[in-house]
Amino acid sequence: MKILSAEQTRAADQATIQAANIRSDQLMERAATAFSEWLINHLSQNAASEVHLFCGPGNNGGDGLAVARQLHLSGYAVHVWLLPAATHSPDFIINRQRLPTAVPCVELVSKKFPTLAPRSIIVDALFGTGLSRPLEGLAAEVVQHLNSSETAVFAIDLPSGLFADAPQPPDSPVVRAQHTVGFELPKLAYLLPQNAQLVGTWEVLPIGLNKEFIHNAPVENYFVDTNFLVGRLPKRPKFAHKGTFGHALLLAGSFGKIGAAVLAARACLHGGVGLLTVRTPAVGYIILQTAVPEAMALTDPASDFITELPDLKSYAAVGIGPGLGQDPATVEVLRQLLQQAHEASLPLILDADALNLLGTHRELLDQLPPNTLLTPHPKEFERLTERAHNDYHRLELLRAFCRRHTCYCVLKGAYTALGTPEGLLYFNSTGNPGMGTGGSGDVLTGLLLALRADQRLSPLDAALLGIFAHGHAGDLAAQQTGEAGLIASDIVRFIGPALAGLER
Ligand SMILES: NC(=O)C1=CN([C@@H]2O[C@H](COP(=O)(O)OP(=O)(O)OC[C@H]3O[C@@H](n4cnc5c(N)ncnc54)[C@H](OP(=O)(O)O)[C@@H]3O)[C@@H](O)[C@H]2O)[C@@H](O)CC1
Ligand SMILES: [K+]
Repeated sequence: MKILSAEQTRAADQATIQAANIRSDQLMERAATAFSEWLINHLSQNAASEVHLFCGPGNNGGDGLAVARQLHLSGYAVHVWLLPAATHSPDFIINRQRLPTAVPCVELVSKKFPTLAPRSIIVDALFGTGLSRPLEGLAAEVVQHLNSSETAVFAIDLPSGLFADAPQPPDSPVVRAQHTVGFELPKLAYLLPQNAQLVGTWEVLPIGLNKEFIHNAPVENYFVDTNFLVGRLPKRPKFAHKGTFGHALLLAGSFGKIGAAVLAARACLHGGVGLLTVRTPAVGYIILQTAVPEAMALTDPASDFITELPDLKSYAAVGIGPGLGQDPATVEVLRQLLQQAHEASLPLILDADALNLLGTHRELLDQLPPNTLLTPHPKEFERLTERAHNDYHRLELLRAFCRRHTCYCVLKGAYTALGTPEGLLYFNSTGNPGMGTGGSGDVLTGLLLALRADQRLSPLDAALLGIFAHGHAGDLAAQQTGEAGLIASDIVRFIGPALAGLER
């Protein structure tokens, strides 16, 4: 799915009205109906005494008024609270007039806000995508009042006070919603850790926005769900042999961290690689041969760290990093790898200590072969770039980094973001908090290595599929283990089913 800017969302609104030959209040009615149906379904599972709708002066408030009417007609006890304003949008006015007189509708007055019973619920329809500045004055007081009540808040489109696609000044008032219901497409604001406590859980409901407009809208951000990946993972051909899926080389492990090599190797094999050779220091030989008999072991002459780069000519892709350690000899291995992979146009994946080594030897960044895939978590990313002021700034750093180094970079987190050499960002939709566990990143590296070795996949598709399947495998595993009980080996076990679900 594309992620539109606030401005593009307004344009999509207009395009829909024109193409479908409907009035804007009819589109608002669609949005309100979608929200009301969702809320009624929610209320049927959670008895609430009454619904308080807080409505602002624009179309977000108009949505709220239409929802109030619909809930009233469905037999719910509703109260409408209006934020006073000098002007109102035309569709607000239409829906104000349509509100049945039986619905109590009162203008908010400073310091005389309603008492909200914990068992009632609040619908936040103060401001949506039209927010033009941080809230202050009465609007800010109302937000504080809502946030200090113990009543659950359901936001229409955005928690009021939150910009759809830009950061807030610190401490500006924003509604803290339990759940946010948007329309058609997700907003960038939903996906950032700094907004998690404000947006709550979220979903988007279809309202028939014009498909052609969305198709043609130029965007920089995408949300990757199952539909987005349809057709990207080809079925394995009947007459395939292990050469078809590539021979991968994994450089991983050091004394005390051979487990990282084992996890990455298992993930690579379950990811469908044809052949896998693993380079570990000598100390890893027996562990690897025992734990992962499917992989070939090519041990380093040194006992505890990798000190020599093997000959690269048989490999389709190389991954380096899990449990690698940061020995000076290993830096040289990385340096040679970058150089030789560049000359041979060999796909590379860099993770964990390989990234930390890049961070301490930044001159190596300029030697990254084009289309190299890096998989840092935010701290590792900071070592490669600079400290971000906020999540939006971090995303801009990611865009700039990928453009500058012509690379793909996976910024790991709740909605893992993949940056591309073109400066586009793809946000992943799968995964769960249980995956924040040791070895989870090693599994991702192994899986991505398998997909990069598969000659049929573009670098972009390999990365998108790998990130999605990793999260999905974690979700499948968590159904059995629970989130707390999830360990990295559980993710490995479900890579196969996760990939099978994506096959064309
Ligand atoms: N596009 C879609 O797909 C669909 C959109 N729909 C709905 O429309 C919503 C967007 O509506 P919208 O554009 O009217 O903006 P909205 O958020 O109601 O606020 C604008 C008003 O607030 C005011 N205002 C702004 N900032 C302020 C501040 N800090 N403090 C005080 N006032 C402030 C601003 O006035 P001004 O900035 O001119 O002073 C103006 O009066 C969207 O979120 C969704 O719910 C659906 O109905 C149909 C499908
Ligand atoms: K809102």
